[in-house]
Amino acid sequence: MSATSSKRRPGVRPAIAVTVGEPAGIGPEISLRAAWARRHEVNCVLLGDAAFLAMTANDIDPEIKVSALSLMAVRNGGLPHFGPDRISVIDVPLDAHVVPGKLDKENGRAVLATLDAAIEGVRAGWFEAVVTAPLQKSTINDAGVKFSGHTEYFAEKTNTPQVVMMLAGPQSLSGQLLGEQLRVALATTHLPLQEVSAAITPDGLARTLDIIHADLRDKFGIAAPRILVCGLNPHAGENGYLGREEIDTISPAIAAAQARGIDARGPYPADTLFQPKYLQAADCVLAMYHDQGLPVLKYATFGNGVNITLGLPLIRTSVDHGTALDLAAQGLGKADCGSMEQAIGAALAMANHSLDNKK
Ligand SMILES: NC(=O)C1=CN([C@@H]2O[C@H](COP(=O)(O)OP(=O)(O)OC[C@H]3O[C@@H](n4cnc5c(N)ncnc54)[C@H](O)[C@@H]3O)[C@@H](O)[C@H]2O)C=CC1
Ligand SMILES: NCC(=O)COP(=O)(O)O
Repeated sequence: MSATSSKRRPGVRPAIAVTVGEPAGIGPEISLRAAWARRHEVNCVLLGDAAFLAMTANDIDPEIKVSALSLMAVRNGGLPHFGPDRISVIDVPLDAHVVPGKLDKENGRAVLATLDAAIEGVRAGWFEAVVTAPLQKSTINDAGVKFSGHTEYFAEKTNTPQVVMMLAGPQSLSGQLLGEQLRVALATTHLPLQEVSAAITPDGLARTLDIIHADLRDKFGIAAPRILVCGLNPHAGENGYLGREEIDTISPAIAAAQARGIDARGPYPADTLFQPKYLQAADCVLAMYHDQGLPVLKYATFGNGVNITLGLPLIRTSVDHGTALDLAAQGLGKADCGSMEQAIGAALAMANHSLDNKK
């Protein structure tokens, strides 16, 4: 599978799959709003329940027109390319009526089916990238499918042994946007904290650094990415007095990456690394676990951040937030769709870089 296996036809907008996520959350609304906002530059094809999305679109703004496509028809005849006066929806029917803000495990498998259809569509060349709206991980598990996140699911479904979760967004200081991107990648993803140390291995870290280096170069156009690596322990282990992972695992992995020509440095104490003077000299910070890196990123960029899965044979981006059931329960018009718009923009930019690399 190639990240951009489809060739662009002149005058035809690039097509990107947007899975609408947990139906009781804000995913359907932000998918429709963001697809409509960016419709002149990109053909966002939504994957979800067509009747539900048509009704939601009409409630948001009767100007938003939705055209339902059957998955079978697209399989047989390819993806039709309409103009920007409507949003195409590939129908993946839900199993239960949606009550905003109220989770229903009956719909868990239909949510997963949208991810499968998106992956199928990239393989078939219908889409250049996939953007995922947030789903409720617990509901998929309640539906009987072991599931820890899109990141791990896309890795498994594309037979990719290792991927890297990276979130990115514009840096801000005291509410003012600074222009530079803050990128935070994670050495481990959705793991209970007590399993984190054992999951950080020299080989795993080596592959993580290789993936970050290759994807920042090939999909972001950064010729020689500079990666700063956090330690795991307070004060990066304080010379072994506060933990040995830095000495035994992280430092050797960084040294080996440097020997392969990768500009990786560290390990640095995570509590001091996230200062402008260090971040200015970095294209990406590698944090050791979810809650070491993401609170900083979200504090700095919430509402404008993008979640990107590196290392996949396809382009997948997502929002920097969850299903916001509290907002969905209050009705339409409460959620900010800025992150969804950014996720679509990032997917398009990555697809453009991948195409440029092939020329
Ligand atoms: N990519 C994905 O599919 C993700 C899914 N999740 C799922 O979301 C569920 C809920 O997670 P929470 O920790 O409650 O985080 P959350 O992001 O859903 O909500 C946290 C707070 O942020 C607010 N918020 C979130 N998105 C917003 C938006 N677009 N505009 C305005 N306010 C917004 C919510 O109202 C809430 O007050 C989790 O159970 C998890 O499974 C979480 C993160 C990513
Ligand atoms: N906190 C980020 C997150 O949970 C993203 O999960 P996913 O993109 O792997 O579903």
